Amino acid sequence: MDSKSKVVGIILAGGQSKRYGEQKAFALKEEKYFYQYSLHALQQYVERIIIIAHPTLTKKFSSLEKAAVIEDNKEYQGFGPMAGLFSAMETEEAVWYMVLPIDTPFISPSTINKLLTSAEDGYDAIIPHIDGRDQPLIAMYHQKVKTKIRELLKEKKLSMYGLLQQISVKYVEGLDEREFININKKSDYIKYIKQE
Ligand SMILES: Nc1nc2c(ncn2[C@@H]2O[C@H](COP(=O)(O)OP(=O)(O)OP(=O)(O)O)[C@@H](O)[C@H]2O)c(=O)[nH]1
Repeated sequence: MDSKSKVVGIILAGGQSKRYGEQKAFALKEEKYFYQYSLHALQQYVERIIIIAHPTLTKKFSSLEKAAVIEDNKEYQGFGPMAGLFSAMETEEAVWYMVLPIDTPFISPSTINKLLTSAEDGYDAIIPHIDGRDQPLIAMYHQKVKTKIRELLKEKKLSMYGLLQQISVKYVEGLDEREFININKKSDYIKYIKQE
């Protein structure tokens, strides 16, 4: 990646947290909200951060330096993470977008830095491959992917894995798998966070 390339951070917070039972963005780990871990991991590496919030949460995100809070493009509300990615790309132009969800509170700035340094022109996305699985929500996307995403949203093909099959992906291996732990249910919270 050209060191002058503008990188915008995207925090996906537009989900319903149905399995968790309450909004995961405001679940606590060591007195910090989950979404704050995503902010912290991104902050030093990006020019600006866009939080794409669920409409019930927009006001709850306090005014944050460097971060703007938006909602999914109305046309695609309820369409899942890809709609969030698209809405952020429409809001702020950049060369690369670094995406994070709000439910991976173990993610560290150094992993974000490893992804950044893996970015290469010629690829559409930089995707971690952890323990045999792709991680499309802790990943980088080039601006040129926006057209493909718009096309998929219009066709209601909403799978991020489906997107990866249609673009040129550089996979990054060797990252710390513990940082990719994803809290979906209360039982995940008890297993990975409460016991700490
Ligand atoms: N902007 C946006 N983000 C979303 C949307 N759906 C999910 N996300 C985010 O994508 C990430 C991963 O989503 P999930 O793990 O499925 O979270 P969720 O949809 O809130 O959880 P469930 O309702 O239990 O499926 C989380 O950070 C969500 O907030 C959406 O429609 N728009």
